[in-house]
Amino acid sequence: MIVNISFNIFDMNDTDDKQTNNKVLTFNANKCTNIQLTWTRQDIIDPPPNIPETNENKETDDSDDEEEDEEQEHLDNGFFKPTYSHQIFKEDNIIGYDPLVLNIYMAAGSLTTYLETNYTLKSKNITNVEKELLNVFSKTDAPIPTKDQYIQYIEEKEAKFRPPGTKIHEYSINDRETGEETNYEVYFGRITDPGIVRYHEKLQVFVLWFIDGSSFIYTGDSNWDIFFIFKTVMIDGEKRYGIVGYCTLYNFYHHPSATRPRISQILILPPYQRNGHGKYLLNSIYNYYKNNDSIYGPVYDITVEDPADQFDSLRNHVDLLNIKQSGLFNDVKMDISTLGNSELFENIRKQLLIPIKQGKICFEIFLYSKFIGQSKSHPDYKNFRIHIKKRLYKQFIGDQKDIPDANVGANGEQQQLDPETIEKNKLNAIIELYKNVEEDYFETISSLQR
Ligand SMILES: CC(=O)SCCNC(=O)CCNC(=O)[C@H](O)C(C)(C)COP(=O)(O)OP(=O)(O)OC[C@H]1O[C@@H](n2cnc3c(N)ncnc32)[C@H](O)[C@@H]1OP(=O)(O)O
Repeated sequence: MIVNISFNIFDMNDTDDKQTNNKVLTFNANKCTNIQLTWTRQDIIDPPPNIPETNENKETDDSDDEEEDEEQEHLDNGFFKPTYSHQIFKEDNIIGYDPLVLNIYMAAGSLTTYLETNYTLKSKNITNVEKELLNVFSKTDAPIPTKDQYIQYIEEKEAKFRPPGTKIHEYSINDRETGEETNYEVYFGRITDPGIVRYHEKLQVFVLWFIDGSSFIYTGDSNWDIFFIFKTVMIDGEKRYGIVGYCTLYNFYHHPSATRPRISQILILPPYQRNGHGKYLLNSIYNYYKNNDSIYGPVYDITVEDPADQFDSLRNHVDLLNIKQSGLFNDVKMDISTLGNSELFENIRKQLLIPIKQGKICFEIFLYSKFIGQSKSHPDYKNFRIHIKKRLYKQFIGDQKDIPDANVGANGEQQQLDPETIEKNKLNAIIELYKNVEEDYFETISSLQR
């Protein structure tokens, strides 16, 4: 199968964003980008299914309403769209003449690429789509110049692709939609392995599309480790591999002779999300470092750099499940005083590599499960709420004299607030944050019961 990323520049931004000036139009790159995971020549649908025949069709068909937008985000035939394009195209915009089409094809395993476009650079005022894209694609394995050569590559060479690194785990899961059992393999590699660097150079473009504020890691630094998941399928009697997701970690030194790997980027490609792969990837990482020393010696714990909310949810789910299964929460006192039990959290860190702070979050979630459906006046529940609110206050407000935007009125105007109002605003902010915490904890508890 081939990963086919298709930019359909016919698929313009909302009418408001459209600037019609000598037929120069502004397109939202996220909306006009279609990504498809394909494995064989047959998967390359020409043109991709949602490309309208002409730009006029699209313009008059102003049913590019929300329903259609949603459809665009979940296309058939393995097509999907990026969440972010601003690191490739300024402000997510592609400015171009009508008509413009760009499809990007990447082989599912090797990530060999072909950029297909009818784009013509007629003026320096329009986006040089190909140039912007070439900036973020591999220089070592630059995109193949013609579609025929690309198809030939898929037919003759893709089957020979083997994942880089060392296989450390395999698992099977039933696809949520088809119910079909599929096999997956997890690979590990160090950045000092040239095969890992070369493969990562092709893969890294995905973090720009799917992780907000991400940037390429500096692979000249030897402290990076990478874990990959590959799907395996039999095609024409041969075992074939397709990338599902990956995670980069940086190994920090921890005094006196330990390593502290920090998760930098973790991504499961959209067609595979919410199918348990994130869970398998994170557990493979934990298991690997439990059983293998890293650069500076045994692994102390595994931390995370700037986690996104989605990742926090995954991590809370995985960590709480692991702690429960380890039995370390058996017989603990079910009130917030347990958070002061440093031996408990130290054991969680040692056995499961979960940092102390994260172990405590897991206990908060575990404790919260006791309060679901309880009266708000239950003393333990009340103490729990006070504890979380204090933690949030310290975390988000701390010693700050003011909360962000406290001096900004409802209409954005600057206003002088008296200390009492500022304090009230701070408390309101904490109440809102607390509500989010309860919601997140509830979600984690529910997901563990499914
Ligand atoms: C440090 C960083 O890199 S932060 C950036 C993290 N990466 C991203 O945001 C990129 C886009 N997202 C992704 O790549 C993926 O969705 C990930 C890595 C966040 C999660 O991987 P997935 O394979 O989708 O998660 P998986 O199916 O294993 O989920 C296991 C459990 O984690 C929780 N979870 C995972 N994703 C989410 C989510 N988006 N929202 C809420 N809960 C979630 C759920 O409890 C889920 O169980 P459930 O599906 O039965 O409810």
